[in-house]
Amino acid sequence: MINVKNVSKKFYDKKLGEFYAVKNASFEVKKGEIFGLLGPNGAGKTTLLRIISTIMEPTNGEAVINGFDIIKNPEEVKKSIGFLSGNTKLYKKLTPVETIKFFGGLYDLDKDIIKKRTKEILDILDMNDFKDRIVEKLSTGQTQKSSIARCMIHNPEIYILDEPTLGLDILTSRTIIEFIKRKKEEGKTIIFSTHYMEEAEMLCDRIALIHKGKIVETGKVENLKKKTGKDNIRDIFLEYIDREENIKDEFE
Ligand SMILES: Nc1ncnc2c1ncn2[C@@H]1O[C@H](COP(=O)(O)OP(=O)(O)OP(=O)(O)O)[C@@H](O)[C@H]1O
Repeated sequence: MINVKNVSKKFYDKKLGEFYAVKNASFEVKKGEIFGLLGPNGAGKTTLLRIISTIMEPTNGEAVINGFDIIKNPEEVKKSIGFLSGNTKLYKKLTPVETIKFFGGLYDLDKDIIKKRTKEILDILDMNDFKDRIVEKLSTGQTQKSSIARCMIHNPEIYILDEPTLGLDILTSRTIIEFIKRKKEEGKTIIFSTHYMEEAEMLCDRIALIHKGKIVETGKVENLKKKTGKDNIRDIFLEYIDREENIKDEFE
């Protein structure tokens, strides 16, 4: 369903010169799985999610999403995914309902389907209280729900969500977490990035730990607990980061 092979992305920075934001990342996500990408600030999560969403081209490597190659068939990939980007901008003067319908039009959906799905989306994301208020007057959580709503209208097979619950209160987070679980029940595939370790542990079938652009481990949280002897994901995470830093020290 998602197959990422040796993907790298090189950027240029005035101070650092050329550097890899993502280095040889490989992983698979099966249909119906929730896959979490965990890593500290600047680890490369957003870059990796942008590459598999075809927003950005990799420097090297390949990825196949829902059977479509990100380089050869980006349009088909785009139709297969709902991508929530960290810096999604909505039209300030539209209401959530108008926003959802507008994107439905972009996907060339039939009017009746747009109407039916809009109602479903407003219910799933608990948006009915503010559905007719213009976006510029919405709170952070309401805006985030509207951004998620926007990427659901074409009923994609795959959801790629960059920090979907970042900075949200527990009620709004809960709605979004319930939405992710519900999509899994419908057989959809979800990959999302987060800083919230407990959230990842609760939701994900498998996780990937990413540090300084490299995926340092992938697996079920249960298996990583056994492998490291740690009983929570926070300690597992720190264990892998420490290991990586030590390996580096040996070579420096
Ligand atoms: N367009 C760009 N040009 C140059 N450097 C970039 C660009 N985009 C990201 N970077 C750098 O690449 C690295 C990885 O960034 P990225 O946004 O992918 O990390 P992240 O894991 O999503 O971080 P966070 O959790 O803070 O959002 C960082 O060092 C960042 O400064």
